[in-house]
Amino acid sequence: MASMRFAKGHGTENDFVILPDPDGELQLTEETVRSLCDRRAGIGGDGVLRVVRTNALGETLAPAARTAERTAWFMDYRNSDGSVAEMCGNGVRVFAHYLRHAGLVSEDRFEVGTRDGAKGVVIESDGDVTVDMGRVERLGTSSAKLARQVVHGARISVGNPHLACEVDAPVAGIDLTALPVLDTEAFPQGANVEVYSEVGPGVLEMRVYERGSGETRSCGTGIVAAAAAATPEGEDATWRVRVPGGECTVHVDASGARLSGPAVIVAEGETLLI
Ligand SMILES: N[C@@H](CCC[C@H](N)C(=O)O)C(=O)O
Repeated sequence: MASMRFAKGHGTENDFVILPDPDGELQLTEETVRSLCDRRAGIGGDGVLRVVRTNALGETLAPAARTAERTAWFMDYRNSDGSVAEMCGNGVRVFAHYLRHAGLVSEDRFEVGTRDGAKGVVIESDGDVTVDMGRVERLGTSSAKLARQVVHGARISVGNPHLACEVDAPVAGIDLTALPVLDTEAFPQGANVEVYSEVGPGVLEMRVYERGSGETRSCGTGIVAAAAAATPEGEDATWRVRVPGGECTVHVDASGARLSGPAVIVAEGETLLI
């Protein structure tokens, strides 16, 4: 059996198995991702971040990722079910922190390649990581059937698809145990579903059911989608968004959104699951 170095990290408890593969030698299958993310038989995680030099990528970058060509490092993100997603907001923040932690980058400001293009990151003096998420597209409205209720909200693209739904009850009471049923015409590739409520001036509470990972304790792109949905179109706003795993801050304006919050590495070791 082969083995490989790994690290484990999280951003507001959205947790990832990090696989350093600078030369792009690893053939990462869906099955391997599922094994690594398994919380009982594996390392456990909401997803995998493969750390690969952009110029070592074997795959052709999708058109949306073209601006990633100028970056040194590419975040190859996978959901815990093995599926590929365009973007992961907490993942980028943890990825940036890992690059610094591993000595692969020495600057405080740099760009990370993703399938949604290059994302500018800043390592703040207090250790938090801010990512410029780029454009946030508002695409109208839709609804989702949850385990016990139907919720209505805003279709938002943050590179990946979201349905951000304001609810008028505490989000802690919403049943997110079942896969949300979506309008497949509105969301042909599926979507992440957020429920949020405004609990004070500039403060949201949010929970999320992630495409490909189920309910997670935080989702960076979901936090941005909820903040954008809560911001009247054409206005600027800064939101603190509380999730089960902690709190992030989002600034939304005409140019897009910036997401800030903690990023932590909790373990490093060698896995035999590769
Ligand atoms: N947890 C991530 C989002 C990961 C991708 C998502 N599940 C999808 O399939 O679009 C985040 O922090 O943004």
